[in-house]
Amino acid sequence: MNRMLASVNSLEEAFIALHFDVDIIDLKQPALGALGALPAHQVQAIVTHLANVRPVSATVGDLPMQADVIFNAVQEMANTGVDYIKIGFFPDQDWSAVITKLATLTSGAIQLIAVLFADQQPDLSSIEQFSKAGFTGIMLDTMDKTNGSLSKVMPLATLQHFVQTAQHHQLLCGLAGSLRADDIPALLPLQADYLGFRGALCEQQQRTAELDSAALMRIKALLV
Ligand SMILES: O=C[C@H](O)COP(=O)(O)O
Repeated sequence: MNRMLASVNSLEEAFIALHFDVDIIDLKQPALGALGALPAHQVQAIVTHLANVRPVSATVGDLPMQADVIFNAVQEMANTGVDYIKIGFFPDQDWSAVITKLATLTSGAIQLIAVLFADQQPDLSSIEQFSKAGFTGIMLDTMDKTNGSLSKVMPLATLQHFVQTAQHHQLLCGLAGSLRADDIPALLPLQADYLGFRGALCEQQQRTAELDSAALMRIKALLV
C-alpha cells in the first residue's frame, strides 16, 4: 500500500485529511517555512481529537542546530502526545551533538523522524547514525520550494538509494518536497513507506493557501 502524509495547519484541515483517509496527519505551519511549527498548545488540541484515530506527526520548526534548543523543543512537543516528531537537519552544521543528545530520548515512547533537505546536498551517509541513535524514521523534503519537486532536485537513483538504505536500517522512510501528481508515478516504484504533500493539496498549489478537498482527493486517488 502507498501511504500518504498530508501537512495541515489546523483542526479543520486535519478533519479534511481524515475524511479523505490520509494515513499520516502532519501538523505544520507552512507560512513559517519548510518545517514551520504550530504552537505546542495547538498541536495538543488537535492530537486530543485524533489520538487513536490516525497517526499524527508534528515538526519542531526551523530551529538552529543547537543540541539544547532542539532537545527542549522536542520535549515540549512530546508532551502534546503526538505520535511522531519531525526534526529538520540543516546543511553545513554539525549534526552529531544534536543526534547524541536526542538519542537520550528515543528509548521511551518518543518517536523521532529526521528530515533531510534534498535540495541542500544532504549527507546521506548519516542515515546509519540516525538509526543507531534510535530514530524511528527519516525523510527527504525540500527547503526552497521554488526549486521544483523532489524528483527534480535529486536523481531517481539517489532517491532509490536513500529509500533502500533507510529501510535497511529499519527506519520508516518518507519522500516529500513540492510533490505534484506528475511526480507520483516515478516515485511509487521506490516503495518508500509514505509520500508527503502540502502544496499539491492546496488551492492553486500554494502551500500557504487553504487545503483544497478536491486536490487532496485527486492526489489520494493516485496513491493506490
Ligand atoms: O512534510 C511534507 C511537506 O509538508 C511537504 O510540503 P510541500 O509538498 O509543500 O513541499
